[in-house]
Amino acid sequence: MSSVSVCVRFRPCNSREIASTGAKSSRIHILDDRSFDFKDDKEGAIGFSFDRVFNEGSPQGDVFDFVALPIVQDAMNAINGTVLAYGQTGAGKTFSMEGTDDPGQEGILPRVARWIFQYIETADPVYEFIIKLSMVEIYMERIRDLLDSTKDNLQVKEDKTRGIFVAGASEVRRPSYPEAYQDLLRVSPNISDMNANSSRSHCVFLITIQQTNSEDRSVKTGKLFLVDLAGSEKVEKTCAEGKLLTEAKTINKSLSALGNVINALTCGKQSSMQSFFAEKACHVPYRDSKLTRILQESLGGNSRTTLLCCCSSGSYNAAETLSTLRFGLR
Ligand SMILES: Nc1ncnc2c1ncn2[C@@H]1O[C@H](COP(=O)(O)OP(=O)(O)OP(=O)(O)O)[C@@H](O)[C@H]1O
Repeated sequence: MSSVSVCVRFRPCNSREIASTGAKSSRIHILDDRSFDFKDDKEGAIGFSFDRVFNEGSPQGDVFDFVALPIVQDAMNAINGTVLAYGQTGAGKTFSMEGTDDPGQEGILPRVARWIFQYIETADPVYEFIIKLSMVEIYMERIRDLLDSTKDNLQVKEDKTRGIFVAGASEVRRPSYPEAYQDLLRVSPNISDMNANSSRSHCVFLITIQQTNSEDRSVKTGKLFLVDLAGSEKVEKTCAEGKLLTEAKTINKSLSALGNVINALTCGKQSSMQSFFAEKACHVPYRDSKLTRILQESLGGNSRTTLLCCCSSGSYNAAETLSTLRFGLR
């Protein structure tokens, strides 16, 4: 019953873009909350439609409500889910996922954590909840623990009880929102130098929600992956050589692997039932990258995924924006 939706978020032009091409150089003409035209130098106006389009002024709360809320609600019913932020470096992935400390500017991660603990406060007391957090980064196909920097080169394993998991990754239990929020802040690439390669690595946050019914001892578990992907800029544009070139190629390869998996799961826009049969019928290449392997149980099967494509509306980054939009067309 895998279901994938794709949303697009445009960020406002930054000072560099305005200095280079002027404040009114937007390439985007929004038609409604699902569609827009992109003005291309060669092809003219290209029409795009997605499940939802967020414009430059869309509040963080609206993005959370559409992109993450249905997924976190399902996770409380043991349906795994994934939110992926995709886009070139500086496109607004971290702003969307983490946000800032300013009131109303919190991103998806803190809002998800807050929502979960509010839900627990009002839930039937018959349920006992355990909330666990894990955070890893994937850099050059190596998995590193963001909660314990001594744990590097971790391996993805699979067994009958745990399913697919990163062996040895720290898993911390958090009893309330403030503790969970502190963890998120501690590893935030914006304020920590722990993951020095933030734009060049995939940052994977996993929240596991376990509910035990204290009367019949039945247990339900939902896994929620929130992923700030590495920057998707093209290798040519980075003018990279040597190690940087290898890095850029590794990123492109894992993002292509992700695209191929999403493609195989959606095969155009199918109903959940069609997508279920498509997954059974065709090979989904989860093993082509560490990222897709880790996410396997929360992308396919009985799960729900939203891909948030972040881009700039300005002319300066038009080529990268078009490439991001085309990635999202699946
Ligand atoms: N929707 C938005 N509204 C206002 N400011 C934004 C928005 N999106 C991004 N920004 C600002 O643009 C800058 C770059 O955004 P951000 O760091 O989120 O990019 P990124 O895609 O995560 O880049 P990287 O790949 O380097 O991590 C930041 O200063 C951020 O605050």
